[in-house]
Amino acid sequence: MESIIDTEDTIAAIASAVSLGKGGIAVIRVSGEEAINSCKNIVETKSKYAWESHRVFHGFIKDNLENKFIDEILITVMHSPNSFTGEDIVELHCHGGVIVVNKVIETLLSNNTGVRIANPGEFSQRAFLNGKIDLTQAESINQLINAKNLKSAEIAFNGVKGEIKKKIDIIKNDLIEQLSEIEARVDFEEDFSEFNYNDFSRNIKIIKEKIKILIENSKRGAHIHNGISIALIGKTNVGKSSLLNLLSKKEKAIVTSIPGTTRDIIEVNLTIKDIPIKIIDTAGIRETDEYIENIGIDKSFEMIQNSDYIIYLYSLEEGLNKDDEKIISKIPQEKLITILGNKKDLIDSKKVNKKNLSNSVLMSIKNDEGEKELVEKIVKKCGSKEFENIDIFLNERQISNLTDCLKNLNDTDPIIANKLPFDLLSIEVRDGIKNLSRITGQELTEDLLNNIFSKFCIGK
Ligand SMILES: Nc1nc2c(c(=O)[nH]1)N(C=O)[C@@H](CNc1ccc(C(=O)N[C@@H](CCC(=O)O)C(=O)O)cc1)CN2
Ligand SMILES: Nc1nc2c(ncn2[C@@H]2O[C@H](COP(=O)(O)OP(=O)(O)OP(=O)(O)O)[C@@H](O)[C@H]2O)c(=O)[nH]1
Ligand SMILES: [K+]
Ligand SMILES: [Mg+2]
Repeated sequence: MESIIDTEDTIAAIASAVSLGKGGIAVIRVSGEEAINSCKNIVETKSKYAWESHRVFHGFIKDNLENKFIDEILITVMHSPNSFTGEDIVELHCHGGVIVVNKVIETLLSNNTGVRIANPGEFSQRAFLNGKIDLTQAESINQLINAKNLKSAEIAFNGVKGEIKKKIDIIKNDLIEQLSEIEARVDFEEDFSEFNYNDFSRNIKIIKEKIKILIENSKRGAHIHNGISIALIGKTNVGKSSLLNLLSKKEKAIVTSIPGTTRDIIEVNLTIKDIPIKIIDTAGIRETDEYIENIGIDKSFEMIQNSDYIIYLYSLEEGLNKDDEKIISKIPQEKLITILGNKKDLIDSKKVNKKNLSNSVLMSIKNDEGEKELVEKIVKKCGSKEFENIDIFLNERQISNLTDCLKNLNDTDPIIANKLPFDLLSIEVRDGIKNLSRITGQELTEDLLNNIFSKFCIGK
C-alpha cells in the first residue's frame, strides 16, 4: 500500500538533470515550513541579500556534524505563498558532480530533522494542493519535461499556461447553464416558462460537438507526442543506417560495409519542418541462417505493418531487382513516401533507368546529395493538415473523463425523445459536470491523485 503523502514535512530533491551524472551546476530544491531554517543550518553567508525572497545570494555549505565546508554555492529563496509550490522554497545551486550533490543532500538531511527526500512529483502535487496550478497544468509540466520533439513541447507548454483548463472550463460553464435551466424550473416552476426539450436538446448537441472535437484532436495528440513514424526498409547495405544518421545529424546507428550490421530497431525523434517525426532504422532484409539477424528481419516486416510511413531504399549500384519488388509488394501504397535509390556516386547518372522511377528520389548519402529532395517528399506525405490548428491535446486520463462526460450527455437522448420528466436530465448533466471537474483535478480521491503524481519525474 502506498502511504498517504505527508504534506507537513519539508521535502528536498535534486531538481536538475542528474541521469548523466555530471553537469556544471545542480539545483537542490527544498520546500516546506522548515525549508529556510534547515538551509540556514548548513549555509554560511555574508550576503546582504541573504534569505530575502526572489534574490540570489552567495554562500558555503557547511556540515556542522563534521565541521567541514563542502561546497561554494548560490542560493535562491522564495517565500510562501509566492513560490512554485506555494510553500517556502530554498534552492541550493551547487557544483554538479554526483559526489558533491549527494553530499550536500546528505548534509541537509543529517543536520536537520523533519526534512526528507521528496517522492516523485511531490513538488507538483503540493503546487496543486495549494491551488497554484490545476491538475492539467501539472500534467502538462510533466509532458513538457518528457517531450520528445519540439511540436509536442510547444503544445505541452500551452497546457502549462492553462489552456486545457480554460477549454474545459468553457464546456463546464455551458453545462452549468443548462443545469440551471432545469433546476430553476424544478425549484420555482411557476416563475419560469415551460421547459423546452428542443432548446435543451439543441444546446446539448452543440456542447457535445465541442467535446467531440477536443477528443478527436487529442487522439492526434498521442501521434504528435510520439511523432509520425517513418520506417527505413530495404535489403542489407543499401544505406538505411547512413540515412538515419544523416537525418538526425547524429552518429546514432552503426554503419559498416558488412551486410547485416543493424539487428535491432533504432529510433530517432526529430522535427522536420515543424512535423514531429520518429525515424526507425531496421535490419536489412535478406536470406540468412543467422538466428539473431532473422529475428531482426522479422521485426523489419512487422515495421512495414506498424509504422505510419515507409521509405524503401535500394542501391543504385545493384539496381532495383526482383527481391526488392517482392518486399515493396508488401508495402501498402499509401504508406510509401518514396523508393530511394542510394549510392548515386557509384554510377553514371545517365545510365539510370528513369522509367520505373517516377516516384523515386536518387541520393548519395555518402556525399550528402539529394537530402533536400527527400525532405520535400517527407513533408508532402506527412505534413498533412493533421497537425495544423492543434494548440492543446488531452492525455489519456483527461480523454477518459471527457468521454465519460460525453456518455452522460448521450444519456439525455432517450429522456428527451420520450419526453420523460425533465428533472431526470439534471442527473446526467450533473454527472457530466462532475466528470469535467475530474479533468482539472477536483472530485478525485487522494489515492488517485497520489497515483497520478507518483508517475512524475523525481524532483518535479
Ligand atoms: N530555479 C527554478 N527554475 C524554474 C522553476 C523553479 O521552481 N526554480 N520552475 C518550477 O517548476 C519553472 C518555472 N515555474 C515557476 C512558477 C512559479 C514560480 C513562482 O515563484 N511563482 C510565484 C511568484 C511569481 C512572481 O514573482 O511573479 C507565485 O506564483 O506566486 C516560480 C517558477 C521552471 N524554472
Ligand atoms: N558509395 C556510397 N556508399 C554508401 C552510401 N551510403 C552508404 N554507403 C555505404 O554503404 C555501406 C552500408 O551502409 P549502412 O548504412 O550500414 O547500410 P544499411 O542499409 O544500414 O545496412 P544493414 O544494417 O547491414 O542492413 C557502408 O559502408 C556505407 O558507408 C552512398 O551514398 N555511397
Ligand atoms: K551495413
Ligand atoms: Mg543498418
